[in-house]
Amino acid sequence: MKIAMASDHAAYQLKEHIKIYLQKKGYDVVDFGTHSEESMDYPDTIKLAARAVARKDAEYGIVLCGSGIGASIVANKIRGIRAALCLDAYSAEYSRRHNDANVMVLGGRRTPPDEAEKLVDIWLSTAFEGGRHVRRVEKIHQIEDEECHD
Ligand SMILES: O=C(CO)[C@H](O)[C@H](O)[C@H](O)COP(=O)(O)O
Repeated sequence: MKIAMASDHAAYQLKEHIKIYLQKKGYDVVDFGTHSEESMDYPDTIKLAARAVARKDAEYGIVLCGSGIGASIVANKIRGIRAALCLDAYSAEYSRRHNDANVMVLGGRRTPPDEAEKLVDIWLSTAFEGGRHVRRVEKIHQIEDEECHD
């Protein structure tokens, strides 16, 4: 399975940690940067990973910034993306079960590496429930079309 990753400087260390963690588990990780702790602007890298998921070049994305908030905002600007900030196990599980999230967001200044590993494991191993949630996810993406025509 291919996973697109991106972060800013604030979450560079956690991105690297999770990247290696996933590679050891056999995932094919495509890293859209950043590649150091030098200060940079999170929209520049997060949009690249989110677009890779939207194009279906990667099945899922995992993107990170310091709080996880900016990365969430950026990823959710990309058509077709359902990005979820996962600060706890419940968010990790239900963003997959009910929202069919295709991008996971982590906060490099919020979640320590060992906890992030657990959240990633939950997120990647939880399936979308479907059923009534399909209709709701479809309505999310109808909004993208409505916005284009307003
Ligand atoms: O958390 C973030 C955006 O929501 C980013 O990681 C920024 O790093 C954060 O805004 C802090 O910026 P700084 O330049 O590292 O002080």
